[in-house]
Amino acid sequence: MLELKVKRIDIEVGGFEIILNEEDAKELGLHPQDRVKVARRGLITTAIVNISESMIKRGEIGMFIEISEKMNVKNGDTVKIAPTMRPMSVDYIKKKIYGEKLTKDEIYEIIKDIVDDNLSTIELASYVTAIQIRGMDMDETEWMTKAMVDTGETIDFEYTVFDVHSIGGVPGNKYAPIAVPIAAAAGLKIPKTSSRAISSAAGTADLMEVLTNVRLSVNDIRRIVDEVGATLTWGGAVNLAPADDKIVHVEYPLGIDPHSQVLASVMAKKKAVGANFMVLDIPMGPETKVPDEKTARKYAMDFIELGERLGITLEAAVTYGGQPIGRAIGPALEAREAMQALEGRRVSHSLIEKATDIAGMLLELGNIAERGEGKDMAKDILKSGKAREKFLEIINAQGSRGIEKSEDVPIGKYKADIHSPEEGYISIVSNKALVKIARTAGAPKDKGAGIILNKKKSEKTDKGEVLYTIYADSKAKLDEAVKIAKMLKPLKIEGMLLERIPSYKA
Ligand SMILES: O=P(O)(O)OC[C@H]1O[C@H](OP(=O)(O)O)[C@H](O)[C@@H]1O
Ligand SMILES: O=c1cc[nH]c(=O)[nH]1
Repeated sequence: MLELKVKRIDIEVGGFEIILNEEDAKELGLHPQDRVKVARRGLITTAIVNISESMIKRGEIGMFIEISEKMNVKNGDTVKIAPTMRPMSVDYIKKKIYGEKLTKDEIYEIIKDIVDDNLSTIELASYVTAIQIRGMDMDETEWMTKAMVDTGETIDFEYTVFDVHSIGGVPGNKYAPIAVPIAAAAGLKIPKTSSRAISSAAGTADLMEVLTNVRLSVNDIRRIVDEVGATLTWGGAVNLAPADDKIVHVEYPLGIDPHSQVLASVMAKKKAVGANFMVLDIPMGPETKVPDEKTARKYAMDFIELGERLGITLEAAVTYGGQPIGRAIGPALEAREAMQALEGRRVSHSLIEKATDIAGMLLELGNIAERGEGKDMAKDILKSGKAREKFLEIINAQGSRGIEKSEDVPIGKYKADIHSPEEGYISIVSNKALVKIARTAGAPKDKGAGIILNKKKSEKTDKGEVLYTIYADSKAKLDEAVKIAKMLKPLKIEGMLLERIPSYKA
């Protein structure tokens, strides 16, 4: 064991990493990417080694933000380090890379090492990539889901619990802040947790964070569901299926979401809150995770089967995802649009129809509405203002940010309009290009960043009319987003010249 003095490094690296002076590293026989145990006052964490000749002096240890926070150290504190072995789960990840089926114990070991932060970002990314390419069968998926639940806390409610989740993949998918309060206003209990953005520019947790505190404890979730009927929180803040957020963390930069990981991620969150019944949204269409009906059916049947294995009755809703839901993309803009819908303002048809379809299915599952009558009941609850009231109760119970109406939502202070180069009808709206532009503008981390679509598919535009507006919290990111927008042209107009390719001579 070597005792070293802490030098905090104010950089987030997305995992537990340290820097050693090369002489200290040599003394312990360590090389870059090796692993050490770092110990201080009974707290022991595994970290990945980086080596420096001059940045870190002999006797010092450079500690990046994540490990500094976990070990609760400040500059000058001392920690002890010792080399440690690579965990067995790295071999199991390799087994999946070679296309072999994993056992229940091997999967449990991988998930446990993810939760205990024993895997480096490279190993974790390899795991996600291996499942994306090799896939998992239903047994492996069930074991993975159960391992994700068993390595965290769970909540037992004394009543029947309902839940709803989307596999995501379509921009602007703000159905949850509308559907959940509708169902809760009708008396259903919904402890909804969400992930942050994976492939989109705003996950439900990102947009809810604009309006309220989404970092609740298990006890807070239990109390708020008891008192007001529902929560809309971030799963990563609470120890419910804690592996999920760590996996999402590497999926986000890769922009990938493997089929069996989607199943396990969604269902582990539902099982951890003790859901008995749930509705699953499967957005389908070009440039989503589900390009066609065949894939949608496969998702639906796999989710229903996994639900059965876990004791959750699940109904799937295949919804249209070929262009954004509503007109807003990005955390604050989506939060504002969801509130506008709850306030009964005129918002896009696609948003109201989707949210009330899903809420209606929940009402039918809960026997509050007769089969086939749920959607009308959901629309009535929305129109009556009861869903808005319920939503305000939820966000105030979670922790008010002083936002009571849509006008209060702070959006990006820099904006740029993108104009139509000609007259015509919008023939293509590219989900992927819009997400890329919104992410370049800063979403989801910069909450005010995103896009408002002035035009959607089949709508007419005049030459020079605003097609969409890009918002950002910083001028530099706005300029970058405008550059990308001009290159990607996310909205195509019928008859528009798509690209001009010059001859070699030009
Ligand atoms: O679209 P992308 O970013 O891939 O998917 C991530 C989103 O999908 C799920 O939706 P919800 O919580 O049911 O709304 C997740 O919780 C997250 O909000
Ligand atoms: O919660 C979710 C939604 C989509 N994909 C995931 O991996 N998790």
